[in-house]
Amino acid sequence: ISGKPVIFTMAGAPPVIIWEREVESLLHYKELIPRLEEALGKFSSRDSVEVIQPVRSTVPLQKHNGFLGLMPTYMENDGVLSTKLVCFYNRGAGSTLPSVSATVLLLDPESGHMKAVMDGEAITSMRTAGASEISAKLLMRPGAEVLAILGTGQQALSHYNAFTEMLSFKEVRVWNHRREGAEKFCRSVSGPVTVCGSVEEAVRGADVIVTVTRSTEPVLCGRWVKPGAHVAAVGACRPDWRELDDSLMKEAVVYADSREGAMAESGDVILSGVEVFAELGDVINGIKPAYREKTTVFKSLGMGVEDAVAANLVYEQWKAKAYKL
Ligand SMILES: NC(=O)C1=CN([C@@H]2O[C@H](COP(=O)(O)OP(=O)(O)OC[C@H]3O[C@@H](n4cnc5c(N)ncnc54)[C@H](O)[C@@H]3O)[C@@H](O)[C@H]2O)C=CC1
Ligand SMILES: O=C(O)C1=NCCCC1
Repeated sequence: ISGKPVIFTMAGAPPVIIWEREVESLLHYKELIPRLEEALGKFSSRDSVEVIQPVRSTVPLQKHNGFLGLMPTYMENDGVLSTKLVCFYNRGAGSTLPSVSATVLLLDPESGHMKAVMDGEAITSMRTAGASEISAKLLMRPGAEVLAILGTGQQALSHYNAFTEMLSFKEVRVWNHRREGAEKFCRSVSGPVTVCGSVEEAVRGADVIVTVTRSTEPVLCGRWVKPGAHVAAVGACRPDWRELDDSLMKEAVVYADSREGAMAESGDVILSGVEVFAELGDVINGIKPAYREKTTVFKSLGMGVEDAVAANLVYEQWKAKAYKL
């Protein structure tokens, strides 16, 4: 027993604290994505012993142009109980503060004891990109070659990493509303990326488009999008924020991570008046078809269950590493 950190799993013991660098070193898309896929399926089964995850409660931080989101999740069969606290902001151009700041708490469901406190930024970046990668894998046309990323912040980087590691594209294009942001992004990644001067230039002929901006107005117009393309729409997570225009929303078959989440929080869904055709989990469960040949939009709002499985994976990896020492 000597040398094994049994103490960390005992009720009453202090929680382990796992900060950003360590989370990044413990989480890998190859392990994370299959867990996310399984979790999305369980969420969409609406079976309360699999997942209980209410729509995020949101508290406005009006003075700071932001919101605090509370994202509790319980997975009874898996013995996973967690909550994420996430602050997200619509920052002005001059701000150097991050747009998203988050912490994940992992609890023992039997005792309520807090097992771990983790940095939530790396978890948020990677689980969001992982969910988008799943959407692309399920909904893009076979043989997709061109990826376009709109926005060049944190989510752009995690999406670039997940998409280039797990899928194969011949060309990656990026656009940012400030060109220097796109140029900096290109210098920070290892593979070839083309900087585009306009959204239209970036998305013309693209097979997969990822929108990861802080815009509150549409940046992507349906008339520029190739029929049959897949769009992973990640920004605009408030009922009055947009990234996609009405023509794209009306043309596309719309999928979401959570139907209730999309109807409560997505300006692109609410203001365009379109129906969510299916959740990603419905496709994973074989309940709804994946219309690969049609133009598809995956509207991502982010779900607590994604944080729960990612945090649980980090904790498992952390324990495995600690036991080996
Ligand atoms: N669906 C989900 O699960 C999640 C969604 N998000 C959302 O994704 C978006 C991106 O998040 P991060 O990459 O962390 O933010 P970030 O601040 O790191 O990057 C935002 C990017 O948008 C650009 N941008 C800012 N204002 C813009 C405007 N008016 N028009 C076009 N581009 C603009 C910035 O230059 C930057 O390239 C945010 O809206 C955030 O709330 C973030 C985390 C999870
Ligand atoms: O799921 C999340 O985490 C977030 N979703 C939308 C806004 C930023 C954080």
